[in-house]
Amino acid sequence: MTEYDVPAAGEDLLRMTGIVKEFPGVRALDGVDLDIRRGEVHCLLGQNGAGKSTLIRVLTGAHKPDAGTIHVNGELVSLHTPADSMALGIAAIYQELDLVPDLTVAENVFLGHEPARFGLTRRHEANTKARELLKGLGHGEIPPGRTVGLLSAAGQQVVSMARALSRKARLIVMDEPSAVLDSEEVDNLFRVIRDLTSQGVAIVYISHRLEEIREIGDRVTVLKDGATVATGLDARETPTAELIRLMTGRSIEYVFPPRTEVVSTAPVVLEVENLSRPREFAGIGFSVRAGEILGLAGLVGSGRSEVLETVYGARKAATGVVRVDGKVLGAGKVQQAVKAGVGLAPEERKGQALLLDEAVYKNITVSSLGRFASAGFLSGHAEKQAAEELTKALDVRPAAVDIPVRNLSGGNQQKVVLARWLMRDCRVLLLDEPTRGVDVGARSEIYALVRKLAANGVAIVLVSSEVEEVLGLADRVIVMREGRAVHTGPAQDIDEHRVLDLVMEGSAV
Ligand SMILES: Nc1ncnc2c1ncn2[C@@H]1O[C@H](COP(=O)(O)OP(=O)(O)OP(=O)(O)O)[C@@H](O)[C@H]1O
Repeated sequence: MTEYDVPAAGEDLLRMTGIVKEFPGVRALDGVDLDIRRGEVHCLLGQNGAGKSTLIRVLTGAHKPDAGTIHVNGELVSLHTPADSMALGIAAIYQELDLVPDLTVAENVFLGHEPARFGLTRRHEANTKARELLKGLGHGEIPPGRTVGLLSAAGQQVVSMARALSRKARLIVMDEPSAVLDSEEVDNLFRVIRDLTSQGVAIVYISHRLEEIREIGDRVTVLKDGATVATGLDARETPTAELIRLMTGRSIEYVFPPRTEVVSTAPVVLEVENLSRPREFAGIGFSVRAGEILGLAGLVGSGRSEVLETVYGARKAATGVVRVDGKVLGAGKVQQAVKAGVGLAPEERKGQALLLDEAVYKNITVSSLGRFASAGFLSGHAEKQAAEELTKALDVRPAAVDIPVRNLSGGNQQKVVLARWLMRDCRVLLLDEPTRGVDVGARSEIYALVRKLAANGVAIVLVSSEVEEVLGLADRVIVMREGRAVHTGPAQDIDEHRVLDLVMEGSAV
């Protein structure tokens, strides 16, 4: 693989002290301390809005701190621009990858490099070098000449990582890298991380999934309300309850709410028969009663999200029928689905679904405006109040519903979109990865809200990559593999191991 510039052993690679960052009206960082050692995986934990992304942006030179010092290899440095950080070997792999979709893999890997410096005057040299880096990352199959926009999210992440390595990064920040990966890809990512750390590269790893932190982390720093509340904790030994208490300031029982028996005489609200789309999924059929939660488990790419989008009409079914309350919906007709009471909270929530410059409450009520219109006038007060109830239930921070959504952290933005769909009076609610990027505290609230909606008679279809979530929340489960249903049955009759066996079976051949 590549050679890395690493500091002398024993010395801190990075030390951030008393970092303060203010935005108008918000002190996002209020004196954060963080030290990173060479060769370690340092996990950064904190609730949505705790300040993790802001801290990372300070570290990568995207935000200038208002106070505090940063030492790299024992030397005081100023990170005023991303180029400053890059020159010191600090790179970040963000969730919203900053790749140029129209350029090739190799062009992205070497984007911004001085070709002369690297001797990359010829395209094929760049391709050869990129191929080498990709191979080292366990993805030799990605062609360096392929346009980046055509790769899967996981593939794009690998390219982003190759780019960091091409710059001889010695500290790589990974902001929720597993959010776009299936379990096999996560295993590969962890293998790459171990390989890098064994060569002295340090990793700052951000994730809301505590089990990952146990598996890959060495030390943990917990942020709360913009300040360090604990640092240097042992990633494997610190009890989960303790981590959650440090993050949230309270004890949370991270459990799924009890199921209420779905009455077998409850009317069937959603019926799907023999639904297919070429190369995506085939022969999918199920029905969901009022009050029932159906879970779709499977790997990323097994066709789960495509099924939801086809039921919603955002993709046109090639074969099959979708009925809501006995009425057939036209294939590819979103308006008809919406009119019949179908709602889809999509997987790609950020950016796509939000009006970033509009207030939080407007983003929540936008699909339910009919409810707040009285005699042709919109009741602004009722609108805000209804939104406030939901933001409170989901613990959206800051609690002000008047501020633009743009100013919220990523996880809080996710909660806002979810709140929008929870507010609408749906007959059928299709939830795609409802807790992605959401912290542990808010997760329990979301589970409780989804159950409550079901108890009120909504038929819910849930897609989640977290098997535990599907089994804990759904009444019935369909396991999908490569576009087909390979198992259907009550959630109580199947466990996590069996689901994983089912989704992996045959995938090695
Ligand atoms: N550009 C901005 N303008 C105003 N406030 C901001 C801005 N960026 C972040 N904030 C605020 O700073 C605080 C910290 O946000 P940050 O994005 O760092 O949180 P986070 O820990 O990364 O959260 P998440 O887990 O949701 O990604 C939040 O209260 C957020 O609303």
